[in-house]
Amino acid sequence: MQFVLLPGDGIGPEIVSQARRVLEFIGQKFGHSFQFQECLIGGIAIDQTGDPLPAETIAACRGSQAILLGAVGGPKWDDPSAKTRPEAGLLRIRKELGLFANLRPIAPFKELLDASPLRREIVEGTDILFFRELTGGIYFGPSGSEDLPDGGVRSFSTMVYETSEIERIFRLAADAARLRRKKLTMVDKANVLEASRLWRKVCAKIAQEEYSDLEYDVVLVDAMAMHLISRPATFDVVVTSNMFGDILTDEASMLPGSLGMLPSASLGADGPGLYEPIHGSAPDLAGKGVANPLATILASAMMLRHSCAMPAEADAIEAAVQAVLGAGHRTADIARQGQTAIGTSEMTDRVLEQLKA
Ligand SMILES: NC(=O)c1ccc[n+]([C@@H]2O[C@H](COP(=O)([O-])OP(=O)(O)OC[C@H]3O[C@@H](n4cnc5c(N)ncnc54)[C@H](O)[C@@H]3O)[C@@H](O)[C@H]2O)c1
Ligand SMILES: CC(C)[C@H](C(=O)O)[C@@H](O)C(=O)O
Ligand SMILES: [Mg+2]
Repeated sequence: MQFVLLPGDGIGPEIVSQARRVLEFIGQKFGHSFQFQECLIGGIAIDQTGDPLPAETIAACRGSQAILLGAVGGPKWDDPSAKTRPEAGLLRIRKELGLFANLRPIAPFKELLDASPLRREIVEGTDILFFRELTGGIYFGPSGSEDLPDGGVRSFSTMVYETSEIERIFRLAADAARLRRKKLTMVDKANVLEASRLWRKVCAKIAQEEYSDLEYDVVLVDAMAMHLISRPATFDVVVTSNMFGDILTDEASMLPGSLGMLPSASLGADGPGLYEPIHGSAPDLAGKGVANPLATILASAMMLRHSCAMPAEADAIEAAVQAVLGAGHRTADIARQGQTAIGTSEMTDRVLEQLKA
């Protein structure tokens, strides 16, 4: 079974190499032959080839079982007048592989409730599955800039959605809700945005005609930002557009206490899935050996579950992470007063020890 690894930039290589150690161990333990091919994406790809998503990378991804990505981007490539950016490589791989559904589970381990800045009784029992639309919306609509006669500039990015793009992500989310606690929340900004009004119309129709067994409700995104940290345990499946999902899930990382805890899966109708932590390249931590590798390790578990039909292997990784947290091991981002922080590779050592036990 062939996996493509896309370490990328910043802490990307540090965390992907740790997830690889876990995958290699799982392969041995369960008798699978896992092969890994590392390819370029992001800033490092710009530096080496001039392109944030070289043709060889996309070809290798297409031929793989699944893809594990670290992160792209960093201050080195932040010049606003540069021809391209690392992030363009990530957007292109999502689009070219048709990965329209980004699943972001927010289910803080009970062993980690002390790491959240929120009160324990607020976080306790939270188990949300976000479905973020990933290949449309304001990220991909018409955009541009033009010089104005007054010497200024006009720039625009446009939120565009078509019925079919909304239908497919909504049905996936609704199917998932049916297998969970049968609650589905759609988040939009229909009081202002025309594209959100289309979401509201399309989703209401499908909910009514095809999913009347679900408890369905709609929440405006600004209010959702508040509900998410005041009553997170009341949500089950949440479905929303590209940018709202991006922002709300970074906010939701304060439920487990750190971005370093949240994995994600990007899936299309067919072909390989792409798995990654939801966080970025954390330039402030890069090269220090202190980044939390657990989001990426948990993303590998999602990869085994969703792209390889290996639920036992995925369960084993998740149980090992849970046991490690239960034993009180913490990287700096999730360490609280009185807890000693361990580094990136030490955290992985602890996970491997659990898997071996
Ligand atoms: N999927 C991706 O590749 C992706 C996602 C988000 C941001 N980015 C890019 O990353 C760069 C940095 O962006 P940013 O600083 O806004 O977001 P970021 O997610 O990299 O970091 C935000 C904060 O979270 C912390 N953090 C992130 N991951 C962590 C981990 N594993 N362990 C401990 N702490 C962690 C960072 O130290 C920082 O304080 C930008 O270029 C951005 O475009 C890439
Ligand atoms: C880096 C950026 C393009 C990306 C996004 O906005 O989708 C990131 O924030 C994410 O959440 O994966
Ligand atoms: Mg993001």
